[in-house]
Amino acid sequence: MSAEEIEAASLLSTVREPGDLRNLTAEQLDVLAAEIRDFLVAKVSRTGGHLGPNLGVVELTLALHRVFDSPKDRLLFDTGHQAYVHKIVSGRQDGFDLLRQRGGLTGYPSRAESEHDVIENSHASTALSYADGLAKAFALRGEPRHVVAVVGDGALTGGMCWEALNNIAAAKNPVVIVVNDNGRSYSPTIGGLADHLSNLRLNPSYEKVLDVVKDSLGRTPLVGPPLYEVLHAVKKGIKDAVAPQAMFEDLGIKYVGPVDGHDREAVESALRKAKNFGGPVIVHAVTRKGFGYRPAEEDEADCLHGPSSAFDIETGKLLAPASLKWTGVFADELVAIADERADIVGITAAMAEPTGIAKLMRKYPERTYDVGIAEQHAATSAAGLAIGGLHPVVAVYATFLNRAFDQVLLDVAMHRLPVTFVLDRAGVTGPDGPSHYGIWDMSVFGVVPGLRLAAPRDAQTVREELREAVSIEDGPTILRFPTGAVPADLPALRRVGGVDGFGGVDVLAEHERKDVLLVSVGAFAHLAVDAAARLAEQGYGVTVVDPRWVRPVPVELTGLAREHRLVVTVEDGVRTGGVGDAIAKALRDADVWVPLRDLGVPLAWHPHGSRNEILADLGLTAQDVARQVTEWVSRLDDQTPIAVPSGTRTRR
Ligand SMILES: Cc1ncc(C[n+]2csc(CCOP(=O)(O)OP(=O)(O)O)c2C)c(N)n1
Ligand SMILES: CC(=O)[C@@H](O)[C@H](O)COP(=O)(O)O
Ligand SMILES: [Mg+2]
Repeated sequence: MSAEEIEAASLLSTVREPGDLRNLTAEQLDVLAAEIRDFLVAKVSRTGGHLGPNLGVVELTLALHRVFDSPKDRLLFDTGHQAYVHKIVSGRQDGFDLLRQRGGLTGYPSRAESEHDVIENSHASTALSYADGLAKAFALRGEPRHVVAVVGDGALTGGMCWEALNNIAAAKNPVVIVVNDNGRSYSPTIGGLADHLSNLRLNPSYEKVLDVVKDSLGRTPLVGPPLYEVLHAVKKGIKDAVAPQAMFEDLGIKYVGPVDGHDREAVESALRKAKNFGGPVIVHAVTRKGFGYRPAEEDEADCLHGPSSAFDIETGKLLAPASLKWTGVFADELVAIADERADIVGITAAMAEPTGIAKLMRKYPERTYDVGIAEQHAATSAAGLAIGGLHPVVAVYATFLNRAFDQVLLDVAMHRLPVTFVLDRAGVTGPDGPSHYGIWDMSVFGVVPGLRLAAPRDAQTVREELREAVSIEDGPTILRFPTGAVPADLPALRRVGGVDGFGGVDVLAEHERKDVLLVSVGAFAHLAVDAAARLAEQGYGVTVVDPRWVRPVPVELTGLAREHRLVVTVEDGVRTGGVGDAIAKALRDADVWVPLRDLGVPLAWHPHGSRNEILADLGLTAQDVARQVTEWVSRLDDQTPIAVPSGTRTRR
């Protein structure tokens, strides 16, 4: 049989919707689980994607769809990175060839893809709040529908989960919370809660003992039930001592478990109990991240949490050759600075390896803190560290700092505290889709008084600007750089104040007539220099500058703008409130009446795809920028000059 025929003959190919699962026998479900794992490994090995988390929830997802009736019942997946199995059994198998590729299947739940998807997430710790609201809505509307939220032990370290639990308990609606406890976020989950959960995990035998006692006593009708109650109370005491599920029960939420999350029948039985309970219930399912695929199970770093691209099935190793990444440059320099300065400490929000903080953690474990998926806490805890005389470096993805705006604004900036936030994956990211784009930071944090923001363009400026950032003592700094491989160093021809200039022309030369001041932000410097070269070939005089620090706007830029007919900015962030807007305002404030056009990411929800594809779609390529600039300059040529204050506009 050919590979296609084998695929067609599989059980998996007969499952087109969740209802199909309910007709299968136990044996067939076991075969199906194995087929799903093979399918996941085969598909993700070609596209990249979230592998380990999905391998761990195969049985759990099958059980959920057999016990609950989606879409009438609503299944919510916290973070959403573990929803591939849910996608597979809800009619989307065919989409996996283009998983996370432009125009293909998304990597997270998507309402456009399926009626079985309820929320479009990817940021952690939100599902319980959605579940609380949804259950309240069903109750108010008199709709007898179940709400089930699957949340990882990692996501449970996020504060929103606890705010939600507090409310779910008070509302008493029948919300089923499935804690998918694999003991890991990327690396092992940290914190007091994680320790509690692992106590529960490591002591599963008491549940079995309880069942044996119940069974045998239940057969002696007269003495059985009362004696059972006594024994149950004793047992509960023991259980509370070793396993603080009391924490949940004290809140008013019933606790069921722990149950082996790979024993589908056991999970189904726990879920049925929870479904029939009629109030809020936690089902504690213990799973193994990467289960059933050896390279994932044995991957100490993160159980193949999310290979970024194609990998070898035998070894689990990426096929793409290794390259120097922005993250690596930052990580090395941070360690070098920490070697020199004992006051430097690092903070990660459950992403030590992906943000590079792991390197500091290995060398200086006592000076590095993993706070869990808790970016808000990370910011304010950093404020505390700074008040205590240290200089914290908080390394998070740009998209995740959005939720800590108030903490950065008031707890750090208003106190004028020296905290450096390092934003990895800033700008257009790509395959993870709209919620992972790091395009808001320059707008959102641009309104924080006293905050300085740097956007390095290459490895050398990452090092340089990181050092500048940690030397600032009277307020917070942000250093932001994009995802992927760092480009070749682009040395400046000249530096005026803090502003770097490049190009084939005599950049930053005073009083020389020029057409365009092209202000490039961060990693767009190569693009800008390339665009300027194209424009120079057409006879335009272009000055390319990299302000390096874009907030506040360097004063040198206003002086430079005066020497040009047009200012064009190009940035890897939303145009609204971005660097272009900020420079336009600075020019207005300085009475510099030179027109400014800003290029960047339009304010919209952008689809998933590769970074380069998305940048090309947005016209953020050297060719597009050059074409756009020629159009603008020729329009300037066509226009009758309007009256402007004398001395602020240069004539051709
Ligand atoms: C607010 C936020 N911060 C960080 C992340 C990055 N992130 C994605 S998955 C993950 C670990 C999640 O662990 P867990 O919830 O236990 O799920 P598992 O992968 O173990 O199934 C992290 C930190 C995120 N998605 N959202
Ligand atoms: C679910 C999540 O938030 C992360 O796993 C994210 O997908 C990682 O992105 P990178 O691949 O850019 O590290
Ligand atoms: Mg986990």
